[in-house]
Amino acid sequence: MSNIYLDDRMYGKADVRLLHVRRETRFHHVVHELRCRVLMRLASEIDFVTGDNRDIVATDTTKNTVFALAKKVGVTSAEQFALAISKHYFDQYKHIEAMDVSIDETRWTRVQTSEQPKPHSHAFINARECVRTISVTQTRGQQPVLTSGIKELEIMKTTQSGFEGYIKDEYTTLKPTADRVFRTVVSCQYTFDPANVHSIDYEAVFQTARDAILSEFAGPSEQGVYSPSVQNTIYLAQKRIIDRVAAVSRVTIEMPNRHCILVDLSPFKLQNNNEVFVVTGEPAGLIRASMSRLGSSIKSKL
Ligand SMILES: O=c1[nH]c(=O)c2[nH]c(=O)[nH]c2[nH]1
Repeated sequence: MSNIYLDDRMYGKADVRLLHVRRETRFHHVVHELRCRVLMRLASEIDFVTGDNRDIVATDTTKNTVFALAKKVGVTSAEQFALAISKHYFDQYKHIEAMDVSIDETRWTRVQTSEQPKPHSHAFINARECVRTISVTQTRGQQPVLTSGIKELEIMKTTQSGFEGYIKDEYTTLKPTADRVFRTVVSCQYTFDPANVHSIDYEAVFQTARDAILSEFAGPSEQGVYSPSVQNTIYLAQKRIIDRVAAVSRVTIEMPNRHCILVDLSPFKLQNNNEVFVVTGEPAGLIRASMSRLGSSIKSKL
């Protein structure tokens, strides 16, 4: 009897970069730029354990399959495409047990200028604000679990944030403040109720999630809204997404706290009235929470 076992094994192709152009008319096009990762788990583990490759779908074939499927099924959204990839593998190969498809989407918006305010039909500009993320995990015979989201959304506010009332022990040097810079790079993933993953306006849900995060972070445009902690801001953003999108069962948000630390200018006989900061990349606070709708059965991957 062996005292070891494989409790996770998947393989496939990562970083398959695809640009899909849907030519609706001669000049009017719709684009999706996707970075795809397609992983599968085979029923047998002989590939790992004995080096027998007879069950392996080559990762090179997987790369080709992604491009061929883009042609065959089209790309109306990254979500639809990820679901189609997962379905294809289950249909094609009976010995595939589970699929894990994830896609990062580079968002392109149509060029608009003051001279040409109408969105351009085929010229685009990278909407660098954030990257959209899409993930489909599926076990044979079960509904796909579809999680979409946002990453690399970098935001900052220069007041209406503080942090006070925390534990002070022998190692605490942090000074409480009711007015600090709050700077972060948001990741947010929302998982759809598996019962209806196919009948959703994914773009509208993305916009709702984006707006919820930005609204809770920023507050009204004049006086903003006070954040007593990153923790509380995360909670309020999650709650807003769950309240507004009935199809979403679970929301995970992660916000690193990219500290901007007030510089001590007193050696130079200068007073720093919350004007000059040193920007620190590392270390950063890291605050993360997942919120589920009551009754939802979706479990964390962790
Ligand atoms: O919003 C915050 N939450 C914390 O848990 C924390 N810890 C810390 O040092 N600064 C902050 N800020």
